[in-house]
Amino acid sequence: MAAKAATGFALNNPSFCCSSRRTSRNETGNVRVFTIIRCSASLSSNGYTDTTLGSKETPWKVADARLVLEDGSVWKAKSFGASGTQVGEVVFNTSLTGYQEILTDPSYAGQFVLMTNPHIGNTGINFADDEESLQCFLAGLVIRSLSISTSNWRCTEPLSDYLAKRNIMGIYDVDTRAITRRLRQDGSLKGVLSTDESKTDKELLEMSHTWDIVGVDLISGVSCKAPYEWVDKTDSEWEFNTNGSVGKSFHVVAYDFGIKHNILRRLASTGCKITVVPSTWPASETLKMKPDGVLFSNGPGDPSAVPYAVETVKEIIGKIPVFGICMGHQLLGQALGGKTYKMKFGHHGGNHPVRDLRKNRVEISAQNHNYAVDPASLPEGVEVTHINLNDGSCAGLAFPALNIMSLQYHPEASPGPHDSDSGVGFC
Ligand SMILES: NC(=O)CC[C@H](N)C(=O)O
Repeated sequence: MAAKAATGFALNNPSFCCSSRRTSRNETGNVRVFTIIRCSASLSSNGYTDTTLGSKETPWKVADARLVLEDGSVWKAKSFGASGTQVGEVVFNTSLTGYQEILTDPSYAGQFVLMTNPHIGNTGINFADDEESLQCFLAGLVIRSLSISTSNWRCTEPLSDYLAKRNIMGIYDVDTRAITRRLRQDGSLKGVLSTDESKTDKELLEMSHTWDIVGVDLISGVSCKAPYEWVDKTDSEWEFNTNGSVGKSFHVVAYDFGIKHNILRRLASTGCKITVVPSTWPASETLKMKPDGVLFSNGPGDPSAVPYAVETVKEIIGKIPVFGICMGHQLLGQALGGKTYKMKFGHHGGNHPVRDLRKNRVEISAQNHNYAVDPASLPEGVEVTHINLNDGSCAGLAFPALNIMSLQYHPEASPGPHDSDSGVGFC
């Protein structure tokens, strides 16, 4: 969470919760007073009933959802959020905090995000402060344990209510560790999540086999439809970079392939004037605006499935300084003549070590990608500036002759550590 404080353990939001004071006597006979704070909305959404609140409902929710993976495994689970049947690709995310930013990262379109952190939902949702886009585009959320209470001073609603309103399916009580091990061993897997008891496991399995995410243009479903100006900066309460603005106000045109708001906030905080344009915005129109720089944003799916975006990048590079993040980095790699490939299970989390080869410095970074640029495919003159220290894959590129730089990971880090905020143009 670059723009905000960690929201892990804070005070309760009184508008959503009820509390009761209890007394008890400990072993030494002293009277203790303690307060039980429970969020009733969260309780009902979870299927739990707290008898202290006076209800007589069945206390435990039984499995009412299934995740069927393409390898034929069936994972019984309990549903929260929306119900229905949804197909997607399962990816695991190792972030400890920031599930709301992950839910609203458009790059997760078509994917089920499985959180390896077992305890999710305890801080609820901080609408709209922590939103990374206007919508949730992911296919669904898979977690081990859904917090039975929501406790945070910034909370506006419980996670389950938020997902239900946005028609996003969630499942909990899933052995997320076992699925993660399977994904690490066998590579990414497609799957179907369903609360529909009329569908057999075999039918769901067939659905997972007939659906594909490779070769599909997912950018067009998440990009804005018309250009707009962005002015919001990082809230002064959360600003951590005291270097402030760079003095001159640069005009940046940002291609929205699924852009996260914190990229725009961090740019605005340095004093940039920003025009966000749709993914199909013609390069000629961008060049007419005479910007100081062009940003190619993050975005979902296969970079090989969007040749029109690669063409736009090709028309702009060499004429204006450019910077790419994640999908933008992959499109730049292709525009320079390189190739992208699908990784075994990708990188998703807030704890990926990256080496900046030019500064010989290690950054702990936020990442979310399933594809990477093959450095061997790049033409002479293109420099690999960063590598991922977990697997040695390409994490950054530069082509100084054409004023190009790009990162495979997320320097805006929302959620995530701030190590990469400076040094790549965000200071
Ligand atoms: N965050 C992103 O831009 C993701 C890039 C691309 N969709 C991938 O999965 O590799």
